[in-house]
Amino acid sequence: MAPISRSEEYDFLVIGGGSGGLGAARRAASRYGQKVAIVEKSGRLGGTCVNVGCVPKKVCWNAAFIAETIHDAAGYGFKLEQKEPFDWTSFKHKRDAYIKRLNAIYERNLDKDSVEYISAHASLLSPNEVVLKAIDGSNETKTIRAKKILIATGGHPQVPSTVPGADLGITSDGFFDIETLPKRVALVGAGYIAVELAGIFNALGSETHLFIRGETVLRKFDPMIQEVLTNHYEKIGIKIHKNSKEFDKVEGTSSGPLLLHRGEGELPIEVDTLLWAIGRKPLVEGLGLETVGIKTSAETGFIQVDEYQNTNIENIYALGDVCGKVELTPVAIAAGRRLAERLFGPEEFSTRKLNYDNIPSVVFAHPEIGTIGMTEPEARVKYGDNDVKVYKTSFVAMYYAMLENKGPTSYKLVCVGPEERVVGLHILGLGSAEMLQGFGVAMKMGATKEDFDNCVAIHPTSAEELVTLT
Ligand SMILES: Cc1cc2nc3c(=O)[nH]c(=O)nc-3n(C[C@H](O)[C@H](O)[C@H](O)COP(=O)(O)OP(=O)(O)OC[C@H]3O[C@@H](n4cnc5c(N)ncnc54)[C@H](O)[C@@H]3O)c2cc1C
Ligand SMILES: NC(=O)C1=CN([C@@H]2O[C@H](COP(=O)(O)OP(=O)(O)OC[C@H]3O[C@@H](n4cnc5c(N)ncnc54)[C@H](OP(=O)(O)O)[C@@H]3O)[C@@H](O)[C@H]2O)C=CC1
Ligand SMILES: N[C@@H](CCC(=O)N[C@@H](CSSC[C@H](NC(=O)CC[C@H](N)C(=O)O)C(=O)NCC(=O)O)C(=O)NCC(=O)O)C(=O)O
Repeated sequence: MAPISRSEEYDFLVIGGGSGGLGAARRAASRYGQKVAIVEKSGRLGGTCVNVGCVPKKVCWNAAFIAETIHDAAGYGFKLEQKEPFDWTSFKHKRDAYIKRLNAIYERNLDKDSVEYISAHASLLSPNEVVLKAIDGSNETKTIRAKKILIATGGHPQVPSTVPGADLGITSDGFFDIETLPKRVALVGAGYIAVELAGIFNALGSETHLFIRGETVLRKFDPMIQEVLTNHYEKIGIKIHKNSKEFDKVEGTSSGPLLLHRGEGELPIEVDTLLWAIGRKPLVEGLGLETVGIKTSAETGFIQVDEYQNTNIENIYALGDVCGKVELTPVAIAAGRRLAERLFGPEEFSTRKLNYDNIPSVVFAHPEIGTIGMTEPEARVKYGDNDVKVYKTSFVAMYYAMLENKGPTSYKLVCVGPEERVVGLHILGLGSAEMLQGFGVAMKMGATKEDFDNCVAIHPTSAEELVTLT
């Protein structure tokens, strides 16, 4: 790691050492021999996904899954006695150590691919110049030049500015700093993060309150997913406060307890931790976008790009969460790799770009949710009721055969036209996360209901229900 850059000029300078930036930088250097540098301001590589996102979240989801399995074990005749409560503190430290190992692996990967890692804050000075400011406290600055520049600076979680005391709460970033499992926790939001973290807290034993603005969680998902998950979360003990208005104020200290004041006629609720999960904003402060005139959306602040990840300024590109199109790690990586191929690859790659249609996505809820393509209402609007045929099923997965408390499993296929092309697939149930990828391939290939049915079922699995729907 160089404290500030080794050279004055690069072929490709990437701002942001997260999923998208790493994907683009490594491909440009390792496949096409470009002189590449990546600038990261946080002092650790991997970005949101590795440090405060997918990776530590999935480790927590695994812990929650094990807690549920231990609970279910009695149904299968195991007499497990938990002598001590779940040790969040040592789990957290072990998880942190894993992330540190990944940070180091990513540094070595850059080295192997001959990408220079610059640990600094970057801001644009002109279409080909970037000012680097060291983050080691020295205040050293240096201006470097690059033929092409990629902005992959990601995003950050929002905290409402209109609620007095909102700063006493944390966000998903703060979730990963929690040293002891809170006894009582409140989450505000109804999207991926609220649903995932509420499920983790609840499974590990916290009294969990979820404040949502509507009647259901995941309102952008198919109605089947919204209804089944909301009902199930209530059934497993998550206290969902529906149609919630903004809190009047939050009182207390950041170490808790906190009082959530909810307006006239409603008693305040006391919790130990409050977590905002109400969406993310682009990380563009201090990036110099105005200096070079890069266009952003007036409403959201996301950087505007065309389908090739071009900004309005020649030779400056942007991708990943800072563009806000589909905020997922594999999307940022895929866009980054394709951009590197287009810019530096052979002539036949000159039109390479990421196709944003039919991107599969999973919510690591309890149980998991997988979704790809259109929801049923979206398909009905686009194709008309007469052209849409929906196949769905709800059943008790065999895992629950020996258990008194059965979890839900619900699947839906949305098909269109006489050939019944599958344009939407929505699944909720154990194993959905691992099931979705293969079905995603089929949908990308334009599979029809008949293609699904032509594939012989694998028995006994939950997935077989998707190829035997009537
Ligand atoms: C709690 C949580 C869970 C998630 N779980 C999943 C999941 O399970 N699956 C999934 O696909 N996605 C998940 N995501 C989303 C995923 O993490 C992001 O979509 C992905 O990390 C975006 O990659 P990126 O490269 O655009 O940005 P980031 O990964 O955020 O990287 C941007 C980097 O740029 C750096 N940077 C910013 N400004 C500057 C500057 N001026 N100079 C230098 N460096 C700068 C930042 O420090 C950061 O390291 C999750 C997100 C969160 C918050
Ligand atoms: N498994 C995965 O792949 C994961 C992916 N991610 C990515 O990160 C992104 C950000 O996650 P997240 O922060 O959950 O954002 P989301 O956009 O998924 O959800 C935020 C939700 O919060 C609610 N909301 C918005 N403003 C307010 C408000 N002022 N008060 C109360 N509720 C509000 C909205 O729901 P409503 O309109 O119903 O009120 C909104 O849908 C996701 O969109 C996803 O792309 C994150 C985690 C996991
Ligand atoms: N998918 C498997 C493997 C997990 C995995 O990829 N582990 C990563 C952990 S961080 S996960 C961080 C995330 N990686 C990925 O999303 C995996 C990328 C997939 N293998 C691919 O090549 O597209 C990312 O942001 N990547 C950007 C980049 O590398 O360019 C790892 O150990 N990596 C060590 C190594 O790479 O040597 C799983 O979920 O168990």
